[in-house]
Amino acid sequence: HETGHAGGSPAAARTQEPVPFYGARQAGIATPAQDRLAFAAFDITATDAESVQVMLGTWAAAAAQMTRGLPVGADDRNTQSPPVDTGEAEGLGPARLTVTVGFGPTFFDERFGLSHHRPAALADLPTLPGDGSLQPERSGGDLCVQACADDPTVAFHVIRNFARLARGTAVIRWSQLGFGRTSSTSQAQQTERNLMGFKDGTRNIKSESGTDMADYVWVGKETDQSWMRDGSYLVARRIRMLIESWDTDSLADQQNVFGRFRTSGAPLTGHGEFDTPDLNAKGRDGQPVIPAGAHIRLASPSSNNGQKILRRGYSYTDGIDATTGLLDAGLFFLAYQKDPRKQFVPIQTRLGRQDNLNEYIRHTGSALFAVPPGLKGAGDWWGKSLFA
Ligand SMILES: C=CC1=C(C)c2cc3[nH]c(cc4nc(cc5[nH]c(cc1n2)c(C)c5CCC(=O)O)C(CCC(=O)O)=C4C)c(C)c3C=C
Ligand SMILES: [Fe+2]
Repeated sequence: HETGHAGGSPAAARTQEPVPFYGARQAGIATPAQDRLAFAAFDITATDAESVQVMLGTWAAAAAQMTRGLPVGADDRNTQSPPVDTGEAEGLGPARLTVTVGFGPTFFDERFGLSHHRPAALADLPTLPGDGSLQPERSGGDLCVQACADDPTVAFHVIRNFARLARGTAVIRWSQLGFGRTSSTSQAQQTERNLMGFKDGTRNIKSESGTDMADYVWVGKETDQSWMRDGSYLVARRIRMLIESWDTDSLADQQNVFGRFRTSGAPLTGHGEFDTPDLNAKGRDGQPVIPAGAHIRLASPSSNNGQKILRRGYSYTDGIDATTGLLDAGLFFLAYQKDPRKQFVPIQTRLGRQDNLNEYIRHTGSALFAVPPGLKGAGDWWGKSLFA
């Protein structure tokens, strides 16, 4: 029945069927983007591989429960010890929860004997143009957990319980809450707007396109690490928008930043949202209608060797910047791809150099993760074969 519905009311969220947790690929990538995000990067504090294995196994069992709308562990009646589940998500249902886990480059350093399993595509992201505002305390991490759901409490419940179950083995390095998915990832979803007021996700990869998913998102037989087959690579960037400054910019200027009309989302060379942008069109003044520095020109596949990425980002707001009183809000950019060296890195290099948008944004956090394939069933966990 119902597949691409964006959720909305809590009542709707409660009646949604669970998104299957087990499968060939992890849910939360091709899954039509849910309304809410709770994301965390963890650092492993344990020094032995066994503790890591136990934690990942515990997380997997907990995720299987939570994605079905069930509490973590048995609901025991022992009033003398803390409850097994923290309880805040009880009664909210599955809310289309997905839990997606990945490994950062540092997971494969000397600590756990896994360095020979590190995929070449998990090379540290190089310093890119526009990286000057990146904050180390909002970047990197040994592991990541992306919890997406149509209910914010259901998503946060995962991060809270994973942190609890990790005690003594791993700690949260940084975390991010997101709302208002900025990228539709299914044809059944309508395009939402980002905090700059523009429709975001129009030309995103849609999961119904099996060829795009195979060509640009899922790791295939080209990998040097066969355990990554059917996985993907996730780039996370916390991108602050200089909202107050943006809000004083003229509409014409804003439209030239993206190369699209704000209201309809159509390219400046078209009328409908899904019209194909004509990057060659010239105005009567001889200038390109979609400006040389327009975001959609520089990000388009035709400017990037035909490359595409699956965007799955969310808006965020973290109150105000204490020193300036300005809003700390923007886009928590998440993008899945087959190989960041061929996709995110060249695209962001071009954007970082020339994008008209750069005047209004600052990249403040960055991380890269190898997202392994899905789990087979109870008793399986992320990367289990690596420790064999
Ligand atoms: C490196 C990749 C990208 C970053 C970083 C990025 C930041 C960013 N984008 C917007 C808003 C929009 N992006 C749009 C299109 C678009 N963006 C990227 C890549 C990055 N964006 C791609 C690959 C594309 C698609 C290009 C194409 O195929 O034509 C759009 C237009 C609508 C759409 O197609 O989604 C908007 C709007 C913001 C606000 C932002 C950082 C804060
Ligand atoms: Fe973009």
